[in-house]
Amino acid sequence: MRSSRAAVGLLLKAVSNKNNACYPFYRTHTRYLALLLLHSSSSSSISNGGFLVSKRGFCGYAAEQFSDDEYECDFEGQKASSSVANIDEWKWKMSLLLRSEKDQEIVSRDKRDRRDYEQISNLAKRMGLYCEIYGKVVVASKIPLPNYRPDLDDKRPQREVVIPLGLQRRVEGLLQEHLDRVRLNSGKFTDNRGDSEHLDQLENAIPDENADSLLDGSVMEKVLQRRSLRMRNMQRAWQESPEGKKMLDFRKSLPAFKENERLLQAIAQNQVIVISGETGCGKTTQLPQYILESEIESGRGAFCSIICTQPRRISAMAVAERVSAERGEPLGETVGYKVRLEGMKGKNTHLLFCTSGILLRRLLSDRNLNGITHVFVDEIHERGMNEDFLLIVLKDLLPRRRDLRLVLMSATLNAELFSNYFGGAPTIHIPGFTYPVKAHFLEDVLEMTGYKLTSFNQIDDYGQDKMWKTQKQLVPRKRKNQITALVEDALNKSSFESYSPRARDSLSCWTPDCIGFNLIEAVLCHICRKERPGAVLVFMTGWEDISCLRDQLKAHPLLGDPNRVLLITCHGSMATSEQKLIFGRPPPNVRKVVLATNMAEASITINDVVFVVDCGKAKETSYDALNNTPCLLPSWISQASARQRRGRAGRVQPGECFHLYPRCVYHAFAEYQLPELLRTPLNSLCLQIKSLQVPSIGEFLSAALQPPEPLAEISGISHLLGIYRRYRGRYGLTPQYRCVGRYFNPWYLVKEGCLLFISAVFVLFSLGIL
Ligand SMILES: Nc1ncnc2c1ncn2[C@@H]1O[C@H](COP(=O)(O)OP(=O)(O)OP(=O)(O)O)[C@@H](O)[C@H]1O
Repeated sequence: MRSSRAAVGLLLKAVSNKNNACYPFYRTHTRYLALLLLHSSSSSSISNGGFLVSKRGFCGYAAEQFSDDEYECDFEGQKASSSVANIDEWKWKMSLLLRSEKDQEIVSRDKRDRRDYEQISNLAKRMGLYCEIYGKVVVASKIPLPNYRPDLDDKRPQREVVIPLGLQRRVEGLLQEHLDRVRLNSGKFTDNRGDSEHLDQLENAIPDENADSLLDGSVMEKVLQRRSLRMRNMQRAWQESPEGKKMLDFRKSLPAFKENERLLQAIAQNQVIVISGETGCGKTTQLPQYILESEIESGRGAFCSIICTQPRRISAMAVAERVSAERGEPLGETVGYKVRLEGMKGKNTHLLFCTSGILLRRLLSDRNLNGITHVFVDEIHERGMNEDFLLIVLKDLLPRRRDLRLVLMSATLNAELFSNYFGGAPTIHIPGFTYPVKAHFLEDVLEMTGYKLTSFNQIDDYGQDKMWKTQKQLVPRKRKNQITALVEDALNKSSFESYSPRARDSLSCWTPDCIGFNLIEAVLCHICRKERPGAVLVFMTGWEDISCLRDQLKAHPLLGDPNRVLLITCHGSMATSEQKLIFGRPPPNVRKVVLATNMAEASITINDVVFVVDCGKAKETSYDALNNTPCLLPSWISQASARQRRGRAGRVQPGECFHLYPRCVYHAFAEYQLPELLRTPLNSLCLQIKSLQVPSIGEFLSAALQPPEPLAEISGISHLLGIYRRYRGRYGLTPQYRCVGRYFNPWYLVKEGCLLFISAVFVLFSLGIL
């Protein structure tokens, strides 16, 4: 073997000697000999410069030495002779190819012309081979050859091909499905029953939260892949069922559907995105669902986890219920909800609706939101304390979780403000309404109903128990807040010329400080008598107003008749089961009237509501400087809130909204409500910030969307310090140790002992034992 290799070496050297006199002939035949030796020594398929090298090693050397290019360079003027000279070599190579079991083709990159090719091609045909020329590369093959070989095309254009996201996801989905099938058929899961059953057991036994930590990576991956496959099959089965198709048709009619592709693409490409769209266009129920569906379709369903926050419990529950119905699943399966002390979610829940507070609490314990892929913050315009706090924490989290996607949504948000806060995040607007809503302002309402306002019939009756409250309305306010002054200004400037003298008289008597129970009663009567069927949603400020108005309406001959009107109340302090009554259908020919606070203002759909009555006020937390405490007082709502209220109609059918204040007053409203962070004491927030173990409360708050005044921070901190000192003064202990430490305090023990003794005596006495 060694000797034959040496011989090959020598022969090759000879070939490369250009000074040889009879070079062409000599070279061809010497090479022929070398190839024969080479073949016998390495028993590999033949390769020569430019020809296919199917086995490396010695052949590699041969390939380097046998360059026909070199030959061509030296004899450029003698190409015709080259074709004749090469044909024997080709004959020999082709016969070797035919004999070789492993090799399939010969590739020659020598610069050949057509005549060479024709000769080689004829030779190949005679020998039972196929031959093709690609540019100047000649290929002889045992199998038929295509017209074009990209692997042999040096000039192949390197263009970037942009595939639409939808198509890409579909292809990914199909590929994943194919891979899953192959995997299942290859026996990894099904044939190997032990393995499959083991995975089943694991999947069932381990709760989702602990799965990552309990299973090793590869097993977890398999479990999740199986779950993803199952999710996709279920989703497809639902979408192909008659009910699923019907639901899909409805969903396609929503304005959000037209933007589906654009939204998915934007969310995939940006870490933060701000979305606005009219009320009812499908932000809350559709956008998180689009993500879920597209992830499931591409076989990643079990790997995705979406959280969508809602400002209120009732909306989190109602939206979760609706989305699970749209997916044809029971609540708590893929779609669930979690609110304080209540929840419906399981280990297969991948879309969770929760209150902002719940997400904040999770962030306190899991600062990286491990396992969460998308966070939607809905109704961001409300700017409650929790929402603003959430934004600070999420903004801080984003650089640590590059894969996390954050979507901010609202019908009435200041998109630019939020976009700037997140470093110029893209904003998308979803145009179009689901159904139109006609807005009537006070002047139109007075004209329509013919109701006459006087200074007496506007006084709201709070009953015998709250006589002081009724009387308070008779005393004009000494101090006017900014919005009241603006409202009065707007009223003074308006002339209402196009309205009847009766309506103008009424408007001149209108008292902005009252809610207007009697006016609401008149509007409800008008709706019940003259308008088409449909439920009415009345926005009030708080429980006192709601209960007093309910009592008043119950005493009315029409509105109090249970055979004609079903009166339902809804307030934040009510039990969830009672709150949910607002979604129920009334008996036939009975009109449902819901009296609610602003808790029914955003995100919820009461699907039979056609009319909305808006009193224009809501209770909002503000600061009582005298007592240094937060307090809830009724005040004018913002334009954003008014639009949200109006948007509760027109979701399932066209609607009408009766705003019980003039249009000019609406224009005097603030565009957005002042953020809670700027209008309430920061005591509890400071405490919450401390629990995040941030070094400085001031620094943390300065990162807010609209940071509060430093004075408010100082006041909050000093308030907390005051409480701390009081505890320490009383028990001589720091508050952390107070719970345990008080049992070592003699004064505390004596006091508690006395109290216990007195209570025991009292109980025994009342039982007649003493
Ligand atoms: N419970 C329900 N019953 C019937 N239809 C519903 C229900 N919930 C939602 N819908 C339909 O889905 C549409 C979209 O609702 P969704 O709550 O997603 O809108 P939105 O854009 O988030 O509105 P908003 O800004 O008011 O929260 C509604 O207009 C309505 O047609």
